[in-house]
Amino acid sequence: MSDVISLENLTVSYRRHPALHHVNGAFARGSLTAVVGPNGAGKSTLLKTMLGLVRCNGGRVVTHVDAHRIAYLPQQAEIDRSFPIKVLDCVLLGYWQAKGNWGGIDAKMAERARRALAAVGLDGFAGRPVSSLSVGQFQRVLFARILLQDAEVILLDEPFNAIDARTTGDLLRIISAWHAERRTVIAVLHDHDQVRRAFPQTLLLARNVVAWGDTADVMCEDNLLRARAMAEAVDEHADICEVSESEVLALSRLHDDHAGHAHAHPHQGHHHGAGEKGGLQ
Ligand SMILES: Nc1ncnc2c1ncn2[C@@H]1O[C@H](COP(=O)(O)OP(=O)(O)OP(=O)(O)O)[C@@H](O)[C@H]1O
Repeated sequence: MSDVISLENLTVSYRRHPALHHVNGAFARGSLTAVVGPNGAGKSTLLKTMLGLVRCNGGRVVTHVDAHRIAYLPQQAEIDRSFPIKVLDCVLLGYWQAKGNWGGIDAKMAERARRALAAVGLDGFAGRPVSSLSVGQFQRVLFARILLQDAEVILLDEPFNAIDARTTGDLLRIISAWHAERRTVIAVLHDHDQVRRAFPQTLLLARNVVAWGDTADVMCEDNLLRARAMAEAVDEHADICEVSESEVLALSRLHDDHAGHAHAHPHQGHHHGAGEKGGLQ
């Protein structure tokens, strides 16, 4: 199976504090991967770096897909929805990324947007202002928008945060359908049971890759304990490539066990790396 996004020795820092540290590995085309790890493990940073929204300090991201074929769902907390926009127009923004302009929305596109709304259970919501929606309804709108984007790669940052069980179930079915259509889906998640049930692949992060591979292998108690220990060992004042003694200990234990989980590959494709800034600002 070919890779769609590769991470090569990726290091990302905020004000010289590393959030991702020498991360290596690749997402296979058509894979369905959960990204898990403790708070502050670098999960959101990883998605933003893959999009080119955050700059790499070392290494690079290589994407074998056009930037406009990557859809991104940020955490709801990062979205301002006080903007006076109707549900249908919000869904139609899905075309904007694909088509690159605001013009040319025809009746066929509007009809597709209405069908996408129906598919996420929001028939009849087209004319509602987005500010009037519940958190769960708004998340359905954002999924409808992705449906319209026809993306090859879909990045979801905590899509079920503060979402009830019924809505989560509906949205998980949409994710499964994307997977069945051979799209690549990468989702940051915190619910380990949900990851075990619905995500075949898992990347366990704690600034470094703790484990990456089949979910059943990655989500074992031992790895989860290591991730927690590594997160607790992080020295918030460490400089870009400095590793604290406790991290060295945790890393040396990891090294032998997980060399085989992440797989870096030679490749061709677009990349953004240290010293560059991606185009999706
Ligand atoms: N814009 C920023 N400026 C400075 N530091 C940041 C910024 N964004 C993230 N960080 C820091 O980088 C580290 C990783 O943050 P990130 O949001 O990627 O973690 P996460 O794994 O997604 O966490 P959570 O599970 O809590 O959402 C944290 O220590 C965080 O405080």
